[in-house]
Amino acid sequence: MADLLQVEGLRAGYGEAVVIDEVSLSLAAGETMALLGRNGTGKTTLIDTLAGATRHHSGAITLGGVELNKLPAHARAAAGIGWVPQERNIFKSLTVHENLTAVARPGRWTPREAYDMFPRLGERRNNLGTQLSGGEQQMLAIARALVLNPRLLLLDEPLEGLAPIITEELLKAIARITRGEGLAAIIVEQHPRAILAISHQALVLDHGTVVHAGPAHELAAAPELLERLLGVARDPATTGATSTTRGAVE
Ligand SMILES: Nc1ncnc2c1ncn2[C@@H]1O[C@H](COP(=O)(O)OP(=O)(O)OP(=O)(O)O)[C@@H](O)[C@H]1O
Repeated sequence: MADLLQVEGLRAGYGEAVVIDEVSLSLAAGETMALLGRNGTGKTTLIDTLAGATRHHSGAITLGGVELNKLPAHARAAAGIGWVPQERNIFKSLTVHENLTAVARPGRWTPREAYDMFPRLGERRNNLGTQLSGGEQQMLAIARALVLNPRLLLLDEPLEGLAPIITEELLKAIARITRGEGLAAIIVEQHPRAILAISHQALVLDHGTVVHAGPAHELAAAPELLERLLGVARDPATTGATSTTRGAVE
């Protein structure tokens, strides 16, 4: 099967500055990739580059055979990129339901399906974005990407700053959307264990280049390598979450 996403020799950044340097990767339909690295190594820049929000210098990005390099962000969304940036782009002055109906496109994911995935959003459907907790805003940001019916979901630190109980709930939903529903995804996380547990592939960046690429389960089972690459052999913040989502992997 041809890969859904192919990235070859990608160089990108901000203005003249090159942050992502010669990055290549590929992802099949239904696969999840954990995109890891220490602070400031280029993870967000790579995600934003796939979404069309940085300066593309050279290299190729192809999604389902369509070249994305020259397309602006809105055209990439139409081509199948569902982008959930770190800052959770939601319309705070609209209700939850309006946020979803404003962007929904025909397909498997409707606002109703999104409420099934995130029951809290269904309960809050008439609340404004400003009235949502951080976790609910993150759920809405993911739901907004889902109702676009993308072929590839890009999640940038979806668990950042959330309470442990919400982290658990979100992780389970993300595992259902990716492993369960077979939606291809690239997920950036600072605390990698929980994300490695639901991913097929792991890609580690340092100074904007790929320093490790391989099966997620192999990296998860190699604490010394994890420590060397990320400094996180022990990751107590997500230990509980890992145990509850492990079932999704096996
Ligand atoms: N808008 C910008 N303009 C110029 N340089 C930027 C911009 N955003 C990020 N950078 C630089 O690009 C490099 C990579 O940053 P990036 O945010 O992609 O890393 P990251 O791995 O996602 O970091 P973190 O884990 O802290 O979110 C850093 O050196 C950063 O200073």
